Amino acid sequence: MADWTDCLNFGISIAKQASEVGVMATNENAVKLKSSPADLVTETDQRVEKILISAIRNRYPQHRFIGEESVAAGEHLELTDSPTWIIDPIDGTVNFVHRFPFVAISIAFTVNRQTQFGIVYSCVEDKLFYAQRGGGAFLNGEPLHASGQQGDITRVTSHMCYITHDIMSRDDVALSTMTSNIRRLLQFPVHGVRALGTAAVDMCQVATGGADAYYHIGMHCWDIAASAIIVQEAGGVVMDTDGSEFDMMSRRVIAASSAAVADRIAQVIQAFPCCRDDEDNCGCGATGVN
Ligand SMILES: O=P(O)(O)O[C@H]1[C@H](O)[C@@H](O)[C@@H](O)[C@@H](O)[C@@H]1O
Ligand SMILES: [Mg+2]
Ligand SMILES: [Mg+2]
Repeated sequence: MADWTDCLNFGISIAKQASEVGVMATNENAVKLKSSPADLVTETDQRVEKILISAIRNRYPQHRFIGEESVAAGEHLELTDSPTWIIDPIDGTVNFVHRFPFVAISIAFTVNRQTQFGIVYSCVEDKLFYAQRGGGAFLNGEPLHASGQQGDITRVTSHMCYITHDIMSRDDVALSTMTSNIRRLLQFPVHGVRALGTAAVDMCQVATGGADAYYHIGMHCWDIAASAIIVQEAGGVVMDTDGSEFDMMSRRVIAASSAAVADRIAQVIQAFPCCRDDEDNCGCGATGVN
């Protein structure tokens, strides 16, 4: 079996170097909107992605890329069997613009469409989450473990602290679906609901055991591809919101401490329609989540 450790170590080193650009950036007046008033991009997002991709391409010229801002600029999104780097240069751009201190660089690496490693570097906190397939998950070098296999699901869900995400779309269908999902989960009842505003770091909280579950509808592959393997390698479970196998292109995910918790959440949350990441012109613009 091929060993991608050199790629992992290189990915970690360039994530840390590139984060200097983001943390030092000051010119955030150049903020543009993408798919909704909450979906922002800055010149720093674009600069960090260019730095990451050129460094990787220089070392691994045969590798392919799926970068959030390259796709936003019109590059075709296609996941093939080739070694592929899936990059979110700044996950939490709204936080970045508002100086809310949770901003991450997220890098996943796939071969034959299977994720080999994931890196989430929470720049302001200086927290490096990473995992390699079959090698466990780590935070700043310390092993990570999800909150464990739970027995009585009713006890768990009433004691669960789960983490969700900000609602990116401002479309009525998406808003009413997401708010009723949160209401149903609160009625379990759970201990609490949290959202840090970066999908990657939010999802990594399940790997640390700090949250028992996370779900998201409408995000993109680059938001969660890295944190998905980090949760799995920490002993957690990742699946689609309908309970089926996780598919990073579906734009739906549940991450949880155990299959019992994930299944319980899948029973109560509903999805709103949104295009798959790898689907061209699916025409579901009605939900405002494109
Ligand atoms: O800041 P981004 O890279 O745009 O990621 C967003 C994501 O697009 C959105 O769906 C939410 O998950 C946010 O928490 C992310 O930061
Ligand atoms: Mg993102
Ligand atoms: Mg981003």
